[in-house]
Amino acid sequence: VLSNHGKLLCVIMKMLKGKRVIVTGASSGIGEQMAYHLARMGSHILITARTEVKLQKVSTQCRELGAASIHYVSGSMENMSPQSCLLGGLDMLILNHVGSTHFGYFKGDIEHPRKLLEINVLSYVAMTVSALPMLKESRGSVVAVSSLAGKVGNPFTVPYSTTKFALDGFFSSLRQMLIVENANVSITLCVLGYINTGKAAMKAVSHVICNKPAPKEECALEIIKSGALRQRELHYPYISVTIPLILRDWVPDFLDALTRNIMDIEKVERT
Ligand SMILES: NC(=O)C1=CN([C@@H]2O[C@H](COP(=O)(O)OP(=O)(O)OC[C@H]3O[C@@H](n4cnc5c(N)ncnc54)[C@H](OP(=O)(O)O)[C@@H]3O)[C@@H](O)[C@H]2O)C=CC1
Ligand SMILES: C[C@]12CC(=O)[C@H]3[C@@H](CCC4=CC(=O)CC[C@@]43C)[C@@H]1CC[C@@H]2C(=O)CO
Repeated sequence: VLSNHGKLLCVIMKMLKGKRVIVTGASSGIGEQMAYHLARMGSHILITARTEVKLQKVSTQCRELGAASIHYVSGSMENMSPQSCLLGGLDMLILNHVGSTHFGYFKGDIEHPRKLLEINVLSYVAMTVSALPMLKESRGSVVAVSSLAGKVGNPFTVPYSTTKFALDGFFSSLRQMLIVENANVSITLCVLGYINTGKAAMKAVSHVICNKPAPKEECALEIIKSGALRQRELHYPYISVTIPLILRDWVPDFLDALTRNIMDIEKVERT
């Protein structure tokens, strides 16, 4: 007898079987896990990243897991032509890639935020603009992966938070524009807490972060579910993301307490 969770998963699998899905930033981390879940669901998948050898490995694994088809486009997003990713038709666009960032005090280097805006924001805008005609035709979905740091200021990810806040501005406004246009394309903003991707970026900060990171596999499945169910936002892990968002506007000095609660700030290098 299937649990309610199991029944929902069956419904999601049927919704995504045969659907055409793009996942950016899928050579590792959360994006790689999303590709594997979509493969198990029998989707037609296109994945992007810079490292071709990693994309080839992920593609092989997706084929073995049952993808209806799997293609990849390798290249850096800040200068990739979106058209190269858009084959015949699209049902879901999952924008997940992220430029590497420094976790620590922002020293005023303008070039880093400038480059990060290109990778984390403008390429999301360009991909969305190019995909919209196909998504309007298929009544599809856009899923943009953000962070708690894109809703609540984080003292050690200033340039990164700047880009993630920008995603909220763009996709929240685009969602309202599509509603006014009666265009049946859903926009889901995924607000993620700390996720265990096992990457160097995570390891570099694990000694500073007090809370336990959530599993990337479950995170990836929740992102896909939220897109398939056309949710406006996903908060994952639910408690550690939703509580700060509620308290942020109601409790004075909450942000300072949050920073000190989830991070051991004395351990953040000041150099
Ligand atoms: N991990 C966490 O704790 C959290 C993650 N998130 C968000 O989740 C998403 C995935 O993060 P995560 O899995 O941890 O990240 P990873 O660093 O594990 O993966 C990032 C992906 O993006 C690709 N990428 C990096 N730079 C570029 C570029 N310039 N052009 C194209 N592709 C690029 C990488 O592949 P390659 O290097 O081969 O190009 C890789 O596939 C991001 O949007 C991140 O902001 C949000 C909150 C918390
Ligand atoms: C920046 C990065 C991804 C994040 O958003 C987290 C950050 C570590 C501290 C955090 C704790 C949270 O509860 C919210 C998320 C976040 C700000 C991560 C360090 C490296 C991660 C990265 O570069 C993207 O993978």
